Amino acid sequence: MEIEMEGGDGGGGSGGRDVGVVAYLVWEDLTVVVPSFGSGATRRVLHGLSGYAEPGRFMAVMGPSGSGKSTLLDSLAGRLSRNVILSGNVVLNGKRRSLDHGGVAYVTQEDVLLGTLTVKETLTYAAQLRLPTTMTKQKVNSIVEETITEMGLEHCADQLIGNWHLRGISSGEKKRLSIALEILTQPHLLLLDEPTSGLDNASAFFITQTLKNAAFNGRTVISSIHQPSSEVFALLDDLLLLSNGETVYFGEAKMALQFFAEAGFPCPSRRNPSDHFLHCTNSSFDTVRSTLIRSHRMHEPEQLSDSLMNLGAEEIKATLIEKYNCSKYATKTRSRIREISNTHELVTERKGGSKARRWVQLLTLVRRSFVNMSRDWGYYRIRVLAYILLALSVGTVFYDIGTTTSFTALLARVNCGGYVMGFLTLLSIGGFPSFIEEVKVFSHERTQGHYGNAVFVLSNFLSSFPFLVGISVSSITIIFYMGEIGSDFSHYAYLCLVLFGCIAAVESSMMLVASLVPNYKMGILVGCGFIGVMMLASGYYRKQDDMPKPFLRYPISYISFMAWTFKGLYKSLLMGLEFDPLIPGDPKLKGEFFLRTMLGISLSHSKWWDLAAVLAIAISYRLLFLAVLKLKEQGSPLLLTLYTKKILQLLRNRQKPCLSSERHHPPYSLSSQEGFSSPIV
Ligand SMILES: Nc1ncnc2c1ncn2[C@@H]1O[C@H](COP(=O)(O)OP(=O)(O)OP(=O)(O)O)[C@@H](O)[C@H]1O
Repeated sequence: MEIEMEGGDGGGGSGGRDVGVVAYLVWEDLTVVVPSFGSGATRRVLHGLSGYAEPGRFMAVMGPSGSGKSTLLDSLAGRLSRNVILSGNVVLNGKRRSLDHGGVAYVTQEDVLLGTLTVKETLTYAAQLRLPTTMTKQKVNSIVEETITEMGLEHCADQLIGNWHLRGISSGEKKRLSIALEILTQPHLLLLDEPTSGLDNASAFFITQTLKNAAFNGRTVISSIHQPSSEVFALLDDLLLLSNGETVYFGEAKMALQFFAEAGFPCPSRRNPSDHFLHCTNSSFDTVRSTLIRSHRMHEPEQLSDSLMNLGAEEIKATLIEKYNCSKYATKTRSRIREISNTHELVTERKGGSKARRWVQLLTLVRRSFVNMSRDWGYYRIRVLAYILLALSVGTVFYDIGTTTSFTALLARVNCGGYVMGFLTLLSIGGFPSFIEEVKVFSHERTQGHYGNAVFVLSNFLSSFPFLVGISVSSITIIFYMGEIGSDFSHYAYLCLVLFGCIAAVESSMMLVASLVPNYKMGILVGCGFIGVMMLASGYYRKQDDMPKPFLRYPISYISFMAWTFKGLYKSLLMGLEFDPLIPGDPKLKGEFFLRTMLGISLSHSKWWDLAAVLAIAISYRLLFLAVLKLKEQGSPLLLTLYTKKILQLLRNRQKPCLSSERHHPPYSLSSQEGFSSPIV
């Protein structure tokens, strides 16, 4: 439903040009607590913040480092980490709601982008993933072009973004691209966490100007900004100034100077206002006070107030908070919050989610992932090269093993099989960092509501398919012909398929690990540990029947893709062959006999069943990966409920003041002074 924007001045409305769906956002009594299970104290990060944001206005959240800017934005966007408890209300267009999963466009501090794509490709894929499928190709392209122009990215549109080994666009351009990705679908509410940090003044000014334009076009824009220059400060419409999670000032940015002067801390006229505000609100350092005094003495000694001369840094902050709470600015804020909450019972269109059909999303993701893989020198091209070089080395070492029938040729076949199964499979762990990158991009896009878990899992498998086929076929072809280990096609096809299945299973398990671990270093460790256990249970190092029964034999040897690969591979390499005996004169050694007695492989089923088991395990791991993604998403509200109950119980037992609960995170609540009550879930 389309809603006409209201006019009005000051905090009241839009000066924008576009008329469409708008966002009136109100937050009331927002409190965030970091509970402690140990001896440390429970910490409040946000102290009952209230405020509002309106269409057509650009609000900056400022404050010293650690004052709670990111926490406030995360609370508004429904993205708080799970170890904290949130209370209070977030009301969008008169309706209390959680804004997570597609409800809001949120530009995070970190730019989550695929470094192998160009700026234009990144935006085009994002547009295809999110814009309605019914939109024509020309329309999609024109939206992409407009967004590129709006964000001033024309000059680098065809440049690669860049990654660890590839110098790409600058950090300012990356930030602009991250913003461009969010404004592509014309969101009515845009949140940004420090979009200007780490940028030079000119880039910061450009980005702020762009955000100001975005607000002017009718959007509601809230952004945390660390220390803006005077020019950037002049662009702000509204300002929320925080100190240690408390509101020092909320209102029109241009009135902030007046408030500070009225409170007894006037800003010298030649000073950057944001520097002055940050010095006054930084309670951590007493040197702040002396800095302020020095600055006053230098510029405007007549304005040196008694408050500044006599108060410590902590007292300056406390005075400001007290003065703000009793000021006309706070009264105006409270009445405007009431007004917006009561009068804007508006329908909100969830702009953040995708309007593209699933099959279009699937095709787009497969294409994007394939392009990413094929261009990624680090993890894919080098991997192909490594597979070919290793296959050539194996072929050289085991050259012509198939042409002789000596006992040593039998042992050479066994070793060759072990090498193919172990090292060629393990090599696919090299792709792990890129799996982590993909999962990271997916998690980011998922929280924006771009596409579903199943679409991602399927697209990831489909896009890696040609690559996996390529490396298995090329490796086996080289080894097969150099070693002359067979002459019929079905034997060759079998070896290709079993290596493909085994590598696919490793990749599936790596994706599973990537979804469970917080970073890639831990992922490599867990991944290597997992593959190590799979190899141990394969039966290559010790016969399966002789392995310790609990764990390695049951159940690991059954879910180990290596164990099934081992059986299938050796059946294929040895069955139907005869070798010279170890002691001359003894009967010929049959491959089947060696398989049964020396390798402990049962011949009760054919090698094709072993292959089927490897492929089934590879698919099962993918399904498990999907289940983990779904569980993480859907199980977390339940876990959070239990978590909150436990924490509230703990805090109640400790008899510490200040927690009562109405709802939990997202619907948790803590409130003021009277002690605790159970969460209403
Ligand atoms: N999930 C969490 N667990 C523990 N502490 C947290 C958590 N989230 C925030 N905090 C704490 O809350 C305080 C405010 O953090 P926040 O990141 O919101 O500050 P900030 O104003 O954005 O800082 P900066 O400008 O340096 O990014 C910090 O002391 C931080 O350690």
